[in-house]
Amino acid sequence: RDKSNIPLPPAVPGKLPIIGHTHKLFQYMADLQELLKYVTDDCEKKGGVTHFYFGSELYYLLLDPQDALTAANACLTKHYAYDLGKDWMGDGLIISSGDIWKRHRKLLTPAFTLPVIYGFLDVFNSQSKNLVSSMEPHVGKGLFDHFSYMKHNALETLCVGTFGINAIDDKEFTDKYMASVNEMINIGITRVIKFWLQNDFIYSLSGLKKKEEEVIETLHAMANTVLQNKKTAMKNEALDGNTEFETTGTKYKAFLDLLLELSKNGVLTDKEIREEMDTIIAAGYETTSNQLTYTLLLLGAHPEVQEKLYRELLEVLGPDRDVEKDDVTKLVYTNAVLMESLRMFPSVPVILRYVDKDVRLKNYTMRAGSNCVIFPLASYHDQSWGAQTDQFRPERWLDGDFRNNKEFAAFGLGKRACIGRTYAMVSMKVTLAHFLRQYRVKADISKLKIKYEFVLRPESGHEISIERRI
Ligand code: HEM
Repeated sequence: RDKSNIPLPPAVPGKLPIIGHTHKLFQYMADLQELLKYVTDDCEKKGGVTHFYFGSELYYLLLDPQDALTAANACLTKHYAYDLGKDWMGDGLIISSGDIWKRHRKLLTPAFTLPVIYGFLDVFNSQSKNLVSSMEPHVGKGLFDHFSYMKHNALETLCVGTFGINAIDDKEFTDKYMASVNEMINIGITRVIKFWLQNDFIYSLSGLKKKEEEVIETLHAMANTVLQNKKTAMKNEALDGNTEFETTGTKYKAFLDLLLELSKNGVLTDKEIREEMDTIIAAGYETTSNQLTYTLLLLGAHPEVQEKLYRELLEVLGPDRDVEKDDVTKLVYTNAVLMESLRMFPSVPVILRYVDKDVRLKNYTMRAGSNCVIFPLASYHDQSWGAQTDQFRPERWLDGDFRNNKEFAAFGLGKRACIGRTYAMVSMKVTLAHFLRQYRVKADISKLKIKYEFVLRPESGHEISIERRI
């Protein structure tokens, strides 16, 4: 237990000796919304910063937007829970801290800029059209689970965009990869809940460790094979004097091509490239597909918003044209709908950081050696973010009724904010543009149940029905 006498902010109620607030976590485990309501209501009443103990470990809960931003910039070291993904993603951006993170972030940033993402537009357009036609059998047939379609499609899009390979023709590839990612997430969750398994020795004795090794082998084998194929292809391309890749009939530079360019002078090793590929896929596919799942649910439950969005799509794109570079910034209402969906159901609902030095907030100082929690979901629960924050109203992003600023945490905050934000926003806009010009969506969001599995996953009640528009 830390011996610091720096005063603490108010405590979350319910602390017990030795276990601290751990029992509260277990009490609410099955109902994330209830847990969030419990802690955020309390934190809001107490001025936006509280503390709690997980066992003997001190945590600061930061609902106050300015304090959350201060903490996100001051605490760049990830919480130890991220280490559970280390055997899989190594020193990839999500997991790494310190100088490695700094160096990789600087190297990778150019691969995520708007001009690079615009290069993926053909992939986004063709993938969105695939998604639309894959759902065709459900037209007029009542409720169905669109989540699994979204996930497949987002993973395939990332495979094409990241690896530069046409994974669409190799369904086995995506199925196997997705099953392995799911296994990894389940193993990680089991290790968080059964905290004794975080001890490496105990873990090595458990059957789970063996399972993890098998799954990781699958994940790494795929990335390694792709990497080797790509290197060979790149050599041949260079011999031909061609620096762009022809994959799905469209010309663009995949993330992997850009990473390999960095490896030319030994800036990144093959292992580091593979770790970043695994990271980009893991960080990118469930986040965007979950967000689209929630967005369609929200639109299905709010026909007036859906009609307004449809009108914008027709105005900017007409009935069936692909989204082009100049269209992206014109889709203003589409952007507001996505931001509003991110505000209400952020795919990444919790951000955890380690506090490696004393950090001064507005009214408190966080103690070195503690941890802090930032809640992207705060802008849904906390009324200080604007009027009627529990309601889906994209207009709040357009009429200045919202603290629409750098404190909005759905893509993280400060220096370690999401590097894939532009990729995510452009790809989701393109998907909505194709989907909603083709189909009218209906849904009843009141039955939605969500669960926290590092990302915010729909558990039940997320089905939609679709009708053809044209
Ligand atoms: C709706 C979609 C997305 C959401 C809501 C989202 C959210 C976030 C958040 C909240 C963080 C910060 C996590 C933390 O500080 O602990 C983050 C980091 C990250 N995201 Fe995203 N993300 C999305 C899509 C993507 C995509 C599409 C990619 C890649 C193509 C991506 C790649 C990353 C990476 C690599 C990091 C780590 C950045 C670093 O630590 O330097 N994300 N994301």
